[in-house]
Amino acid sequence: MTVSKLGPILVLGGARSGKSRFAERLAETSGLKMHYVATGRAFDDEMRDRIVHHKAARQGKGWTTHEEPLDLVGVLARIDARDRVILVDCLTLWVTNLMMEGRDMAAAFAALADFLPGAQARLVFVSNEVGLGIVPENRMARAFRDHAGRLHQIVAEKSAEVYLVAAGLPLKMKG
Ligand SMILES: Nc1nc2c(ncn2[C@@H]2O[C@H](COP(=O)(O)OP(=O)(O)OP(=O)(O)O)[C@@H](O)[C@H]2O)c(=O)[nH]1
Repeated sequence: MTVSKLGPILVLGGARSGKSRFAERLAETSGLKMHYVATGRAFDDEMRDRIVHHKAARQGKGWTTHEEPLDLVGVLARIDARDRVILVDCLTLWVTNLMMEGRDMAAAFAALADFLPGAQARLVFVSNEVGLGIVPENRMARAFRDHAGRLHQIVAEKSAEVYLVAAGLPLKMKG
């Protein structure tokens, strides 16, 4: 398990699959300065508790945290540097936030796709694989599933390595 010099790494998995831990280990073994971009927002007490827990788990390990729910490309461009690994956790919450704000999804995805090939930092993206169940009953959930699937294809195509994590075990799908 190494952080590739050739391009981004995409880590997909279900809820509590161990995907974030796997991605953190990739960053922690890279030898690069570690930056964490959190797209999550504390919209309720449960999420607030999770964020506190995640912050505590990163404490003292050399991480610099950036919280950015919407302007992902903006924050990536600001902190991009050769000696850094940037872990983005996670793309699906970014999709949720963009949808909630009524943003142009195709434009946001295109901006990220344009940014990736020229990035200087090692980029590691974490995202939830949400497309495996039955078709969701409500329209919003169907739209979310479709946006997430499209974004995963875009990022996977530009990535050097892609993993699917289940039960804490990574399955390498690309690279
Ligand atoms: N705002 C903010 N969010 C954070 C921070 N650290 C982690 N998060 C969010 O916490 C989310 C992950 O939390 P969980 O839901 O517990 O993890 P999970 O991805 O379901 O579980 P795993 O598959 O085990 O990784 C990520 O999407 C992050 O955006 C932080 O410092 N600030």
